[in-house]
Amino acid sequence: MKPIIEAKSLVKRFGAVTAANDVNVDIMSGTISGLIGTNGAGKTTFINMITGYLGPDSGSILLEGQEIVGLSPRQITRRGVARSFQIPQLFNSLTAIENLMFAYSATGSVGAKGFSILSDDELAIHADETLEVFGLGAFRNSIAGTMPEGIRKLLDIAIAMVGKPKVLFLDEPTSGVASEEKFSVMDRIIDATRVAGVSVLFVEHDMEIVRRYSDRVLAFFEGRVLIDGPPETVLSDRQVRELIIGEEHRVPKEDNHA
Ligand SMILES: Nc1ncnc2c1ncn2[C@@H]1O[C@H](COP(=O)(O)OP(=O)(O)OP(=O)(O)O)[C@@H](O)[C@H]1O
Repeated sequence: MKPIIEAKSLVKRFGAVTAANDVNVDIMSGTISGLIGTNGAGKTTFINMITGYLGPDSGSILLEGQEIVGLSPRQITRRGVARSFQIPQLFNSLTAIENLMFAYSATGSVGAKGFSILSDDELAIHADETLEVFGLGAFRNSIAGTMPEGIRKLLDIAIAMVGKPKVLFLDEPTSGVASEEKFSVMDRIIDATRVAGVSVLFVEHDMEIVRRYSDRVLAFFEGRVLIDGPPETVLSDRQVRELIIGEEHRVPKEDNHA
């Protein structure tokens, strides 16, 4: 399996705070990685550096072997890196299909004057296909601002997929989603991205979600990668439990039947 992203020796300081302190991470092609860490551990800074929103002070980021440090977010998006934010970035007064049609018109083929060369009918065909992939057909004509949060998250991620990315970064895909909906929302996201062969890295504080959907988990603490490995290894690691999950590591007391 080849790495799609290779982040090497990334350092980022904000004044006295070191938000990335020699971060080395490979993201393997076609895998789902969960990124965990306490508040301020450097998760968003890491994603911001890979997506071009922040430049590292030093270090290198390779996308399929090509350096992307110094490129703008737009250039990095064009090379196949997409992201969704914790708060969905939707046009709240437009319907689900209109939001997707707009995304297709902005991302798809454009003519000499920079406008979409697809007709409204063609845009609607693409948008309807994407709604189906994400199980959003029933919300086709719903106004985005009135939809439940789980549906808004799905629509936002569906829009991030419009440009056919190779890697997708998701910031807390289940935050704000009702607990009874969180698994169905994640099932949809993971099914859609696996079918498309997209590598995913998602930031998540819900350890049930992390355990269930990650092929591999990265644990950040104070700007460093504390541990990186399979979910069962990382989530049962003593330091991860103490420092990140917030449970004290208790050695079970021996039963004394005497
Ligand atoms: N633009 C900035 N200016 C100054 N300090 C910043 C900036 N961005 C991040 N930081 C600091 O860098 C550290 C890492 O922040 P970051 O947002 O990457 O953490 P995080 O793991 O994403 O946290 P959270 O889970 O709360 O989103 C924090 O101490 C934060 O205050």
